[in-house]
Amino acid sequence: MIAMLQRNIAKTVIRVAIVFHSGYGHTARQAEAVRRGVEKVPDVSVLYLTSEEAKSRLDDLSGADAIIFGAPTYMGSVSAPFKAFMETTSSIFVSGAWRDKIAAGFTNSASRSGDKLSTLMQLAVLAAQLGMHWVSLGLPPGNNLSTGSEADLNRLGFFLGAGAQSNADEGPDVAPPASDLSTAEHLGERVAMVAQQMARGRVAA
Ligand SMILES: Cc1cc2nc3c(=O)[nH]c(=O)nc-3n(C[C@H](O)[C@H](O)[C@H](O)COP(=O)(O)O)c2cc1C
Repeated sequence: MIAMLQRNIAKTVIRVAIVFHSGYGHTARQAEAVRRGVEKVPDVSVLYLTSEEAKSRLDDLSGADAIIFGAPTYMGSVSAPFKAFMETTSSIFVSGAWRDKIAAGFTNSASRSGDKLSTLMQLAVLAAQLGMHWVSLGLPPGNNLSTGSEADLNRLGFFLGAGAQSNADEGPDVAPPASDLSTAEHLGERVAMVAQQMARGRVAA
């Protein structure tokens, strides 16, 4: 019996979805980094969707263990196309289909602050309205010591999710910088691990 349980726990494959919008490609770089982080964890499959695609894939998303939301910050808020996706989830609000899934979020904008926290808060509130469990970034703030630098992980000092900053005059080929992409990668890995722990706990319970 215990051996069978251990086999089932070991076999549990976790599904992690990433739903994001990117108008000009910068947030897409961040989303790709989140994906790389998720893929570092064994026995995990990834569903990678733009917010436009996700609007017609709500059933597929209902099969995920975790959903990581990402949007650029436009006018201190999630971008309008991502908000359109958010509003399609009102049917999920009614059905409760995403209740107890893991959730997390990321955002990118031109300024170091740029009011990105407002976007992360919107993503966390979306998750809460859908009854999901929000996973924080789980990194100490970087670049806040005299010995710190822009190369630090979490150089922008967010806690709620992953932040990235892309200079307004640089294309997605060079922005956001490597430190922000590593921060995003960390978030993806953390979410996949938490989702795995949660799923294995359910099998064992
Ligand atoms: C309509 C619009 C509004 C923006 N508002 C903000 C903002 O509030 N804060 C900020 O720091 N950058 C702002 N930006 C800059 C973008 O966040 C930045 O260029 C980002 O890298 C774009 O990501 P994307 O290429 O994934 O669309 C704005 C850009 C646009 C087009």
